[in-house]
Amino acid sequence: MISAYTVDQLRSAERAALVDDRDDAVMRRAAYAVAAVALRMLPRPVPGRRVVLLVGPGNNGGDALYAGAVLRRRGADVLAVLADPERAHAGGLAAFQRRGGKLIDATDAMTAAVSALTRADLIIDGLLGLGARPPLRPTMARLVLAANAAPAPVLAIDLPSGIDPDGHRAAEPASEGNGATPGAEPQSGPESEPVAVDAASTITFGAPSTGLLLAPQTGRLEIADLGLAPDQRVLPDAIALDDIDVAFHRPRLGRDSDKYSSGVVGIVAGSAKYPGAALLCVGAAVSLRPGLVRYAGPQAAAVVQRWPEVVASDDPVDAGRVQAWVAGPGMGTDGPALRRLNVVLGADVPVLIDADGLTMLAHNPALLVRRERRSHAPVVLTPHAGEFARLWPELDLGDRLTACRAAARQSDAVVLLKGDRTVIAAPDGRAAVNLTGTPWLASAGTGDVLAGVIGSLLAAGNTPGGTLDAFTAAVVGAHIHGRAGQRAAAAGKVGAPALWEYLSAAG
Ligand SMILES: NC(=O)C1=CN([C@@H]2O[C@H](COP(=O)(O)OP(=O)(O)OC[C@H]3O[C@@H](n4cnc5c(N)ncnc54)[C@H](O)[C@@H]3O)[C@@H](O)[C@H]2O)[C@@H](O)CC1
Ligand SMILES: [K+]
Repeated sequence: MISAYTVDQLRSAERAALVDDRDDAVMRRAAYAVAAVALRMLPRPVPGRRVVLLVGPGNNGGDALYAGAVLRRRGADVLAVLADPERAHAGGLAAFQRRGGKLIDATDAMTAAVSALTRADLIIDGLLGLGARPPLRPTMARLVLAANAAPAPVLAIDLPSGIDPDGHRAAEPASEGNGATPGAEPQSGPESEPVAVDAASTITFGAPSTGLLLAPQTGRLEIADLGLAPDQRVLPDAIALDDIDVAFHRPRLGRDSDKYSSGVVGIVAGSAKYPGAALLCVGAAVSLRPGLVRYAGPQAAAVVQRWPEVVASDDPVDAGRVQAWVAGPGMGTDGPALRRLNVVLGADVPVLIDADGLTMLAHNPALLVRRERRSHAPVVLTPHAGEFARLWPELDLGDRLTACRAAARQSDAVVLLKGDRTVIAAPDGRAAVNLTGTPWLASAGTGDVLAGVIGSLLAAGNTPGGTLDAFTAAVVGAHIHGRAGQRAAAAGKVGAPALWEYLSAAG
């Protein structure tokens, strides 16, 4: 599990480590870690390879300069581009120059800097770290545009310059694709997006800041443990799971398993207009291998034809016992749909509401309030941005994690906000960022699959031996779904049903 912290939390942990940091000892250790990753990224042989350092005014630039000195010792041809020469880190600069590193002042030699970036084998981004206050000022923004347009991969130190370390504001990756010319004055004005380094890898120290998890610009995340992480009494701002955590959380069959010990999930999905949603959601639930899937809705015949093992009825009232409900995908919003939703919300088991179910909740906020009076079992809401805005119009989606947290608190539900980086928040303040996924998943029906996956996990968590709470079920489900999407995309598959076969193995 990766624990991410706010800048304030990281700064206070670092303060303790830096009290007695004579001779930049901590910074030198950080620089060695940077150089080790850089050496892995450079083509062989290393001597003569061109490395360009982008050096900002703070300690992040210091890290880059010390790392540059190490790379010089390995024979690389290293050039430091200083974005703010008067404020470049003195100790780092001296060490770098002692090793024969070359310097360019970007404030008066931008053309030379851009041309060096274009010819580089590796670019190291030491413009800004934890002290970043985006958006970037013009000199840095120009360098970032040029670095992103260059063929070389970028290794970002601590974070990709241009992102908000706390993740409160999003930055678009800057590239030629957004109409900007490398080296030219970045456009300003309301339409221009804040620019940020688009890193192939980011190496951070101790623990990442939350913004690093949220930003797609981070690329591959490396964490060097320099003894700088906050201690275990400090609650992380957000977490992210990896494949090993998720494998650990996956429900397992025991020798004495029966259907109720493996989880029985009920699904209300699909309608005459959207029959496919029923199949997609049920198929996903079945793929997670719960004890039993019950279907309750107008597509009962089609569902049983495809999965004879599913027990189907027309209405949740007649469905029999379940340990969690999913309601919403393609179920419609008419009178019968509203009645089915009401039945599900009245059940004293965990309930996941998605899609049309969320639309009905937005129109009838009293439904959730009534649910609170009828059951203490958790509710999971899985909106995309449009549904989120209809449910909580007052919350600012420019700051997705904060908005998601506020929504979870207000509605006393686990809220999973879908997106390029899906975020999940619990009413008690826990939050997670999902790091799996692919643009392949931005297609019709994949949300129905996600609902079925999380529904199965909720049911497993509600068994006598179940250990998955609703928040963890949502985080694990998002991870499995994203990983399945990556595998389906890599296999060249098309369409949401392709996810089924990858769900049982994913993550
Ligand atoms: N504190 C520690 O324990 C360690 C810190 N290290 C490095 O030190 C970094 C933090 O150093 P600093 O506190 O000096 O912070 P930065 O290196 O992020 O520099 C902050 C300075 O950049 C300027 N700046 C901020 N936003 C800007 C913008 N949008 N455009 C242009 N200029 C801007 C401001 O003048 C600010 O003072 C970490 O990210 C990490 O890379 C490492 O050396 C490891 C040890
Ligand atoms: K950086």
